[in-house]
Amino acid sequence: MRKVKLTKESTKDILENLLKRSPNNYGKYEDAVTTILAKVRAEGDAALFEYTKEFDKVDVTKETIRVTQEEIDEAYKLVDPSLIDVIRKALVNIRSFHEKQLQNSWFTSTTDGTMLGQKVTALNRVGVYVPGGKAVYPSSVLMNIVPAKVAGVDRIVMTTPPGKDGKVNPSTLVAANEAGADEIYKVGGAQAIGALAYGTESIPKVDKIVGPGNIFVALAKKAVYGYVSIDSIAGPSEILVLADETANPHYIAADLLSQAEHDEMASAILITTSEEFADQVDKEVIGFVEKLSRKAIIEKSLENFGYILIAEDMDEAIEAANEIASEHMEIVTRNPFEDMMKVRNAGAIFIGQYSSEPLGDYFAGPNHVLPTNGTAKFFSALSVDDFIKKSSIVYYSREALKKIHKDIVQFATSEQLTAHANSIAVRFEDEDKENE
Ligand SMILES: NC(=O)c1ccc[n+]([C@@H]2O[C@H](COP(=O)([O-])OP(=O)(O)OC[C@H]3O[C@@H](n4cnc5c(N)ncnc54)[C@H](O)[C@@H]3O)[C@@H](O)[C@H]2O)c1
Ligand SMILES: N[C@H](CO)Cc1c[nH]c[nH+]1
Ligand SMILES: [Zn+2]
Repeated sequence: MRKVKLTKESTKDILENLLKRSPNNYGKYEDAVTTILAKVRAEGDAALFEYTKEFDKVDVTKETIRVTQEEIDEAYKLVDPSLIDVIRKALVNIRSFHEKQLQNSWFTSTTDGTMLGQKVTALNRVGVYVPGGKAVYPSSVLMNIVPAKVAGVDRIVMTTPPGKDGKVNPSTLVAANEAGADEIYKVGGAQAIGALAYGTESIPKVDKIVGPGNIFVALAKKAVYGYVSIDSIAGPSEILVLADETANPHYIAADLLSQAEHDEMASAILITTSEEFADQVDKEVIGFVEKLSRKAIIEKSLENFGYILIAEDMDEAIEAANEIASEHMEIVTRNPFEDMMKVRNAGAIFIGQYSSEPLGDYFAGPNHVLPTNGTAKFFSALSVDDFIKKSSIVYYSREALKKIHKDIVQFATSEQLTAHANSIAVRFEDEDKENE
């Protein structure tokens, strides 16, 4: 990991380097994605079968593209029962966290002859993309489906690439079934996003597509945005640890590597006020890397996007952390709750030495689909809010409208929108004429 003294200049350089990881810098794949989307739109299922053969080396047909109940039953036999128990325990936590996010419709009182309100309605059909290229993510299945389910979405359509044997990974299927997916299709990549956005003979068009994926998935989501809604463009994972000399360097090193192992483009950053602590963490990182199975990926991500930053004091450290706006932030300092109150930008904040980031990835309850690439400055975690929409409700009695109708007529006339003015005026034209 690169050890750097924190200054305004070094923070700027680091931010520039981190931005190289943004899906916005992968224009070179845009043409390929545009071609895939256009073909899926024009040819439907036939294009899905062709691309699945080309990219996933699997033959799917009209008969096999949808996961059957038998395949789900078979998956339950293949997954370790104790893992099924863990998935169920995680589900309880994730569900109860998201239930607290539910919003109610509201309506004002009607004493003055008016009633205003906001009606909350769940989305009708949602598409959940579950990545399955290089690794499998049953935890992401739970994180994407549970908030949709809690919101009350009618139909949850999941897609995921098939493995080399033409089947969906069994633990992904178990997680999907436990969380409440209504239907599951064996298709991945940009072609899956096209199918969910436009609909094909087999796959229904949805209103919104959520879920992380590789660069082809990210660019396809970006391209269909507006035609359907999307959650966000999730980039490679990030962790930023804010720690002082009271933290345990062995633990902090382990936490940094937990996200570095996701991707060669993942970032792992330590900001600390103690140079001695920084060296201890660096040493621990080197010790750990040798023993971890994804050593090659970790080494690459640390080489490119791994930093140990030395700050003068905690305020300077927090200021830099706010600039970086990391997806995950751990605060392991003398006064972590006090420091947390000064943090403005982070997707999720983990406090104290026993709240290591993977606790949030799998189990605690908050969603692990989080804003990356500095977008925590304006985006939030995936939540129930992503699966609802709000309709405004307006009711005025005749008396209530009569009291203010002239104001509206004047306002509309000032915009030279006489049809608007007329639609109000016609309701009172006889009285208004009499009163002239
Ligand atoms: N932010 C989160 O919550 C979160 C959670 C889990 C995973 N992720 C990320 O999601 C990503 C998953 O990527 P993945 O590749 O493992 O799975 P994926 O399912 O996103 O991608 C696999 C698909 O990509 C398509 N593809 C592969 N090569 C292609 C090519 N040359 N041209 C066109 N299409 C091609 C194939 O159709 C294949 O089905 C990783 O970056 C991982 O870090 C993020
Ligand atoms: N940390 C990832 C999001 O950045 C989510 C994940 C899934 N499985 C393990 N981790
Ligand atoms: Zn993770």
